[in-house]
Amino acid sequence: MIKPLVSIVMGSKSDWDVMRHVVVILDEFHIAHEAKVVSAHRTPDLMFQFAAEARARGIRCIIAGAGGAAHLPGMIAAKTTLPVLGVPVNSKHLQGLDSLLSIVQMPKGIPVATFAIGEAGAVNAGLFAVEILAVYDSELNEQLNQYRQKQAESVLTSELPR
Ligand SMILES: Nc1c(C(=O)O)ncn1[C@@H]1O[C@H](COP(=O)(O)O)[C@@H](O)[C@H]1O
Repeated sequence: MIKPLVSIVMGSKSDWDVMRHVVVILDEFHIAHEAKVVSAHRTPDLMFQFAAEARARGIRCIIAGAGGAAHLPGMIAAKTTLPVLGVPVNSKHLQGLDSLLSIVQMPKGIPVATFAIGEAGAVNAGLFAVEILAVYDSELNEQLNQYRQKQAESVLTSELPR
């Protein structure tokens, strides 16, 4: 089996509807990845073990999505020096503002790169992971340039309804 380079974790299965957008991006760039549910407060021992062992398993960066009191990305970041990319998942009562603030407001010393709430954040976290991997990979960088080119073309050829 191919070893995953990017690990996608989420606090609950209910986050999948947002986090599946990360998978779409990584598939598009043919990046080996894994996706699993790990929770800082529901499965703290598993979360510790996962974060502590990720680097030795060959993981290059971790994308962590969570909603509400979203301490998962910060807690994972506390146990690894791999880059942690946090995706705030939309929450039932505060529309993800609670998730965003929980992830973005890390006190100094342990960084978490924080993305937008919901699908856009998941897509951008996936693209950012590709960018991390492309720093020393010119072929992957070329794929990123093509992705942007396609995006620009779809804007330039878009027609508004009359
Ligand atoms: N924020 C966290 C963490 C964590 O930070 O460890 N674990 C679960 N959750 C979040 O709880 C929300 C509701 O979960 P359920 O739908 O399972 O009740 C999810 O958005 C999840 O990310």
